[in-house]
Amino acid sequence: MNQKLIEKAHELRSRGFTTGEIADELNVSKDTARWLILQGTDKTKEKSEEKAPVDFAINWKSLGGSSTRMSYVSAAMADMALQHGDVEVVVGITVSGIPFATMMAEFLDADMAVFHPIKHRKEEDARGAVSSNFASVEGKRVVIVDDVITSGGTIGEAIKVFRSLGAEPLAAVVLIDKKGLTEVEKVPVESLIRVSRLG
Ligand SMILES: O=P(O)(O)OC[C@H]1O[C@H](OP(=O)(O)OP(=O)(O)O)[C@H](O)[C@@H]1O
Repeated sequence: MNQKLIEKAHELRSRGFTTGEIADELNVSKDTARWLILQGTDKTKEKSEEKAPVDFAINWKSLGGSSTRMSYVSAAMADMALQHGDVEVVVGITVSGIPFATMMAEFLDADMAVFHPIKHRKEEDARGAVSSNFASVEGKRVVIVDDVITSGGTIGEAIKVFRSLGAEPLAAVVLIDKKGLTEVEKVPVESLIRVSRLG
């Protein structure tokens, strides 16, 4: 598995991806992306002496490739969101949070919004932004939805932007929380799968 990830990281690097972009693409931490790049491919056989960081590569394609499975899982995520009160807007974080948010909004009879985090924006002085093609969040009780938490940075950024817009983030709901968080910026985090380190 590591070898496949190493090859993929090298392929992305050769296509000009930065370490941060490789980390995002493979759903691993930046430290892991850096480590993968330091490893030789099968062809070069080089190996870095550095030990692999503790991390988990997440692949949820068996779910993402099927709207039926996505719908079942989104229903479960909507049920978790319900514990935190009456949701007015479900906000999906681009890209992978959007299909979950779309289906959850239907289950919750709520509006749907889309958040572009700062790392997806081009201008250097840009900040995270809510897409104007979907519902607005001003003054609304919102639930934030994403596929994976790696560091929690993206969810934290979204919470700050929504609060600055006068929204009330009730909870963040994700498929997999690799950090084992219970809250970010005092907003409860719900995940279908929470990864916790032993020891
Ligand atoms: O907890 P964090 O360290 O902030 O990382 C998690 C974020 O990284 C991934 O986004 P990515 O930019 O790869 O977009 P994607 O949804 O297109 O995969 C993922 O979908 C989360 O939004």
